[in-house]
Amino acid sequence: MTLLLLLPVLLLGLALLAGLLVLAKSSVTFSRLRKQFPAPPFAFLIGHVSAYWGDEVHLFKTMQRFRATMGRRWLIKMMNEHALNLTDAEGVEAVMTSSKHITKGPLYDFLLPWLGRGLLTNFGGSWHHRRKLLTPAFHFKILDEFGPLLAQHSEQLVDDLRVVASGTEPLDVVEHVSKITLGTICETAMGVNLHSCGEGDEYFAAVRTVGASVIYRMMRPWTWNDFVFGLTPHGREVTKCMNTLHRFTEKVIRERKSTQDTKAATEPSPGGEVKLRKRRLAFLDMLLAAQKEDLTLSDVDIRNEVDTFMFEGHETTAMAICWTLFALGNHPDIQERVRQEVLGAGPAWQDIVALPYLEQVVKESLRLYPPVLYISRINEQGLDIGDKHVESGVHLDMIIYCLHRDPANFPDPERFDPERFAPGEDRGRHPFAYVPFSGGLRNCIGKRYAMMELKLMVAAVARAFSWRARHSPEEIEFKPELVLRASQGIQLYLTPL
Ligand code: HEM
Repeated sequence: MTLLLLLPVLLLGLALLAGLLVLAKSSVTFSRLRKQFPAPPFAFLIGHVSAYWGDEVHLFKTMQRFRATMGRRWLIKMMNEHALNLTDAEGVEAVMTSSKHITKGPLYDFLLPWLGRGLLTNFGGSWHHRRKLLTPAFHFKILDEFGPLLAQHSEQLVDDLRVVASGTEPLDVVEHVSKITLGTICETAMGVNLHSCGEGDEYFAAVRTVGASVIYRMMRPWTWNDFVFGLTPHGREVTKCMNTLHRFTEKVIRERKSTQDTKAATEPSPGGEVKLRKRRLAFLDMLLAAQKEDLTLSDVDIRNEVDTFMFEGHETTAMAICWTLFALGNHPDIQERVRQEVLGAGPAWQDIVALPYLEQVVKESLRLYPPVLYISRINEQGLDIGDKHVESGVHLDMIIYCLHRDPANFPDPERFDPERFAPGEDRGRHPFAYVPFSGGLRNCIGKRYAMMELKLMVAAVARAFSWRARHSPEEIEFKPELVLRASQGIQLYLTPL
């Protein structure tokens, strides 16, 4: 009996001892790493957990403080996990140009219950295969077909804003823009009308909750285990949201299946690859067609890809549009120049997409406010950066936000200046100094789609409104979730023209 009582205590003691040994060993490794790279002050065993602990705004400020005090590269220790934070172009280049470091960091694992092994979180041969399959879905000929739809949605955005805009009351535009970009990705890549799928509002709320939970968990090691997190009230809420997200995408897939006949568009080829007979297929049609040829592509695989592209395809572009409107709302002269360029352009969507100054403005906005502010890789085989060697096991975290504000490549980096992207102005700039869409093998598959959408949306707003931002850049509190947000939202005083 006494033994029975003692056993759980003994097991718990052993587990604690094992945990402490792991942490102690990790501290020794970390001391070795610190001979190569600096690290901000940290607590024994737990490392920087206590420095980051707080909300997202605190996390962001801590990251900025580390950049200001540590230089361009510094080490972080979260319990027994070690990461090298890179904010310099040479370091980022070393990671992005490597074909060995393409597996995403452990933070992405929090997304697995939602996105599974969709393209964003996939790795190895499966990723290669999927990327090859999906790349043609964003071929420029497909994008040509999307152009009129995107232009139509940009007019929809203007109509929606007209209903709620008043030059005297500030309006947070984030939700309005996000609804439009969700609608565009549904209609273009998925071939489905958002309204026919209902639940759009629930989908938004769920994406926000799940997005915020990733950062929440990152800062709280006791939530890292999925099972343990799932037992907490917050974890249960996140699971509920993920079910909502899956319900929505399953509905999108059902809807599309019911309205198309993929068989007619495909023919088997000797290599087993899907060849498209009549025309190139958009994203979801291509997946459904591929499923007929490749029995290893399961319904869950398709849902994972749809979840990935629905999320990546609408949140990032929505914030990019909002941040561009924010920047223009703080620079009336630049806003007016964009408006004049847009008003002088031809009527076709291609005319807008080709506008040079609009492109400079969008690029500069993506520099100062990169929607994806941070990306991470697993360092499985060791990495040389110049004369330094980063041993395997140390994660490689690239902070795009800081990289884009490096004065070595962007003098007076806080200043919004579209001239930085005027022809010839990038001469001498490091090729990896500016990577809003990442770079190398795992760059953004939707880059061209995103740029088209961004330009068309900003141009439509510039044609219909003049606006100023409620907050100055100095007043903004950055709030990193899965995308870069502001805790105040993006509030604009919009005056119809
Ligand atoms: C302004 C808008 C966008 C920005 C700033 C952006 C940025 C990025 C970045 C930085 C990555 C690399 C992520 C990482 O390494 O973890 C990425 C990957 C990805 N993006 Fe985008 N993106 C945008 C729009 C889009 C759109 C419109 C789509 C889909 C239509 C899309 C789909 C993806 C996918 C699927 C990946 C993963 C690619 C892979 O790992 O092979 N993105 N994006």
